[in-house]
Amino acid sequence: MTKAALITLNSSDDPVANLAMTTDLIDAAVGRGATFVLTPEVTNCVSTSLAHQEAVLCTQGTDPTLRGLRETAARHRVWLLIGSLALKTDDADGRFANRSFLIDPAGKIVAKYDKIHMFDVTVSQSESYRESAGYRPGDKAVVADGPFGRIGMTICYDLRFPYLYRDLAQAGAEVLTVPSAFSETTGQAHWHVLLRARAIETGSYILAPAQTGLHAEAAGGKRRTYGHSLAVSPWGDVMYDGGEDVGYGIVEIDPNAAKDARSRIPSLAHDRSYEGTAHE
Ligand SMILES: O=C(O)CNC(=O)[C@H](CS)NC(=O)CCC(=O)C(=O)O
Repeated sequence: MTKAALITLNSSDDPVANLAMTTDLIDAAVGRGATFVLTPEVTNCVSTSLAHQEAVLCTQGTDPTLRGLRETAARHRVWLLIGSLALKTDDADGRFANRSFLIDPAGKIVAKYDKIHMFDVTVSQSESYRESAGYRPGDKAVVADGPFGRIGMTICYDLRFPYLYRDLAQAGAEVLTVPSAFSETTGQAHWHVLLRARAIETGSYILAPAQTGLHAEAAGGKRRTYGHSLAVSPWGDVMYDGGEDVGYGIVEIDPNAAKDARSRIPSLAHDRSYEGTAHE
């Protein structure tokens, strides 16, 4: 059994403060026996201002949050999934990357994943998002091996694209990570059911550490996220729901649970080809 800790954050637009808070929560979770710790999407900075992000974000090679969290993983000798960091890139259009990292107990980066699906959505007249204005999308699905089995890496809005999860599971992933900063509105309507569906249809653990609450910004915060960091078993049971508070929760990952679920319902191996509507 691996003890995995899901951390719920209320990141502000100040990366220094966010790193301090995240490190404290990792220390506490490891003190309770966690050997795999997961943080939410944009752990380092939640901001609605491109100018502010331009001023405070760094590249992967110089980012202090990445450096600090790698040191923390190595100090405790634990695995760490940094849900994502907002990072500068050398793209000509100046867009950032929304990048998740898997860090091993030596502090080494063993895998990284750039969020593929951008949240360009008008939820209502008063609430819209244009993620692709600030971030450039990734174009590669990523699986990576940890001591607890193979991990499929995704981020937030990816959750709405079930074939990505199917592809990751069919590539051998038994733990699918969905670090998020889900909107409060859409979270209330869709979060639990989508996460449980992805777990059930892939026979995989879903680990979804989330941002929560009203996010403070120097210029006046207005963004609200849903919270409810969630762990779901491969059979679809909710193992942990972090509610709305900042903190962490620990779940035990059974290395046989995905195989058990898949042998009871082998739908992952029952794809049939048909004409007309297949993706790609
Ligand atoms: O903006 C950043 O700094 C980082 N990116 C995010 O937080 C993104 C874009 S606003 N949020 C989501 O994908 C929420 C998806 C969601 O809420 C849904 O699918 O309903």
